[in-house]
Parts: sequence; structure tokens; C-alpha cells
Amino acid sequence: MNNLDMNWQKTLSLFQGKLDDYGLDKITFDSFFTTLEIKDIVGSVVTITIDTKWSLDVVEPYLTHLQEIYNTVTNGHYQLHLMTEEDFQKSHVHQEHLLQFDDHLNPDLTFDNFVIGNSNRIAQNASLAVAMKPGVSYSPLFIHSNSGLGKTHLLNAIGNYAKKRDPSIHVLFTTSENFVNEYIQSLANHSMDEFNYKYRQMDILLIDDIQFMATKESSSEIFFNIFNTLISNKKQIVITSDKPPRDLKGMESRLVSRFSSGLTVSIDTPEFETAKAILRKKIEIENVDYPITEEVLDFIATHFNTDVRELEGSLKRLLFYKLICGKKLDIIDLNFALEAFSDSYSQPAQKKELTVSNIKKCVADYYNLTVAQINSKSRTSSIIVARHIAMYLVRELIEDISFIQIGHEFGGRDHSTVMKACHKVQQKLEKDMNYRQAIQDIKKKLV
Ligand SMILES: Nc1ncnc2c1ncn2[C@@H]1O[C@H](COP(=O)(O)OP(=O)(O)OP(=O)(O)O)[C@@H](O)[C@H]1O
Repeated sequence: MNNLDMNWQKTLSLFQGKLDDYGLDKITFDSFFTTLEIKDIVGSVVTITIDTKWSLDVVEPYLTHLQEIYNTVTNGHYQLHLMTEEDFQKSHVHQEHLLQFDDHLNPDLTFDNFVIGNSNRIAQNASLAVAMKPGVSYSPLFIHSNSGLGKTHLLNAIGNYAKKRDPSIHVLFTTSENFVNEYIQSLANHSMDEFNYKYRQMDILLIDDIQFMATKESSSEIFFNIFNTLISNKKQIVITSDKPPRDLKGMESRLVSRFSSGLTVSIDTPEFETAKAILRKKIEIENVDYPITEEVLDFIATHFNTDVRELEGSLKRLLFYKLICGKKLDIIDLNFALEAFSDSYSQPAQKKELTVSNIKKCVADYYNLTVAQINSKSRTSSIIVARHIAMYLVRELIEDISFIQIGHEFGGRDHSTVMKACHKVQQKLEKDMNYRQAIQDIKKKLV
């Protein structure tokens, strides 16, 4: 008998010694449990097979007890996975193949090209710490910030760094949207075993934009189970979001509390010097072979500093302008930059104060409507869409405003109407990319 069988036989005999505690009798044990067989161990997942589906239904409720005993016997952190012999034979071929899954990491996003400043130092340090010692101290690591400030970059950097140190490590980068889609597809294809197997074998699971999983109840359930398995097996989970765990509206509270159980860090808008350092880094990466004056960097870092994506976009625009303007310039100076940005750089000064009226006006303008139409009782669908978005943005952007107050501001509507409108927007946001983009564009004009 090899070690594997010995450990399993020992597990079964310890389990048998506690039959009374589990409310089981010897006949049931002899009929169903003695045929259980370890088929496979991959990472921390131990696959056990049973002969029939109805035997599986009998044994499954006792799996956690068996797992506890098995982990005591082996002094390990294994996850027992039970399946019928038939399913095992079917999925075995896939499992071999699954070990070569695509990690979806972007190799260009590394710690080497991530510029550190006061705005992101803590997040960068925590990320590097988990990349060096995954699962040891800070699992889950939860990183939150506004859009475009480097969360996805750090997630990829963690995965790339850890893989470089140990190429055999199982790392997967995914967005919560992809996770949900993959889950739905697995349900439809009856391949949930493979789905579970894939995620449970991860040493590092990197999930981007978790906010999109809120309100997706069935996928939250499966994510919750995978999350617990990985954490209890001392694996590393890193999650990013546009808000801290406690503000994830619609997310199940047990998930929120799990997210907060590790380390939560945030990233702020880059301050002036960091913004300039990022610009220098990007210039280096783009292999720009002509000088760009310090004044130009100051100008971009001052006027286009909402987030790093905006900084990058401005630099790209400048370089593109140089390319197409045909001028024979061997330096980019402030005059040239002012010309390149003539239509957009005064924007920050024009930003509006955030009030209910401004939000209504901005949404109305966006949809070519009037504020009076937004306030009206009209049931025209385009007006309803705009009205709902305006209510949602007021609720999201103005602190401490109640549904009752919003109802009052929108032509004396009932608070439950406002709640329903906000809920509808939230749901649509998660499903419809164009809708999400439209709201982002309006927000950009506002904040
Ligand atoms: N500190 C940094 N140093 C260098 N590049 C950075 C830094 N922070 C962000 N970037 C770059 O800015 C761009 C946007 O970053 P990223 O996609 O990681 O933002 P995000 O916070 O995930 O945004 P979103 O919430 O919209 O997904 C990327 O090209 C990224 O490489």
C-alpha cells in the first residue's frame, strides 16, 4: 500500500470511529464509504471517486468531516473533491489540459515599469509583498481606487513577478465580469466540475473590478466557495475595485466581510511629482528620441492629472501631433504643447460644482434634452432613461443625499420611485457596456 492509500485508509478508519457523532450506522458506512477511492491530487485538490450518483448524494454531506480528518492525518491543507467514477473518466482528459490554462497576464505590466509615489506607495509595497510570498500574510489583498490609477497594472505585476520567481506556480488573472460569464457558460455546458477545478487549483487568483459581481447572486455563491477554499488552503487572492469593500453596494455582506478580512489598500490620484515621473517613464518606454522640455511635463502634469490613463493619453496625443503636424521640430516645447492641446487644456478650469441642478443639466445636455423634460412626468423612453441616470448620479455623487430628497428634487417623486430607478441603472450598468460608457462619459464631465 503506498502512502496515499495509507493516508486514505487511516482517514476512513478514523471517520468510522466517529460514526455515532455523525449520525451514521455501520451498514451505511460499509455500503457507501468503503468504496471511496483517491484518484488524483493536483496542487491542493484531492479528487475522490465514488461508483454511482446516488452514493455520491449519500456521502457528499460528510465530505467536510472527511476533509478535516484527511488534513489532520496528512498535516496538509487539502480540498477534497468528490465525483462519480464516470464523471472522473470524462473530465480527466480535460483536467490534464486545464493545467495549461491561459493565465491572461499582460507581460508588459510589471513592477519595473510601475512608478512609485506617495499616492500609490502602500499599494505597490503590499502588492510586491504578496508577489514575493503569496498566501503568507495578506490574503486577500484588496486594492481600490478611482479608474485609471494602476490597479490592473499592479494585479498583472503581482502575477508576472510571482511567475518569474516560480514558473510552476498557478496564477490566473480575470475580471469579475469574465468570471461571471465563464460561470454561466460552464452551467450551460454542464462543465461546472472543470470550472471549479480550474479555480480551486490556483496559487494566486487575481480578480479585477470585483464591483461588477455585486447583485450576481449565483456567481457570488460560487465565488464565495472558491474564495473560502483558496483562503483556507493558504493561497493568495488579490481583488481590485473602484470602492472600498464596505461601499460595494449590492454585494452580499458575507463577501464584503471576507474581502475586509485581509489587507485593504487604496491608490490616490498621482501628485504633481509622481505624475511627472510617470510621464518620464512613459517617454522612456515609447523610445522618444527628441527632447521634451520640463515645462511641457509641468503643463501636462498640471492640466491632465485626473488619473494615469489621462496622463498617458495626453502624452500620446502630443507625440501623435508631432508626427502629423509635419513641422520639422527637434524639440517639443511649451508653445508646441499649447498648440496641440488648444481645444482641451482649459477644461479643468471649467469644471462645475457638483449640485443636483448641475447633474440634471449635464445629463440633459448629454441626451439633447432639457432639464424641464427630466423633471417632467413624461413617460417617453429616452426621457425616462435620462431621468433614471440623473437620479442615479445624484445618489452616487452627492454625499448623504437621501432617496426622499432626490424624489423631491425630481418633481416631487416618491422615494421608492427613486430607489427603483437607481436599482435599474445599477443592473443595466452591469450588463450593457455602451450604457456603462455613457455614464462614465457623463461622470467625466461632472467630476
Ligand atoms: N504608477 C504607475 N506607473 C506607470 N504606469 C501606471 C501607473 N499607474 C497606472 N499606470 C498606467 O495607467 C494606465 C491605467 O492603469 P490601470 O488600467 O492599471 O488602472 P485601473 O485602476 O485598473 O483602472 P480601471 O479601474 O479603469 O480598470 C495603464 O496603462 C497603466 O500601465
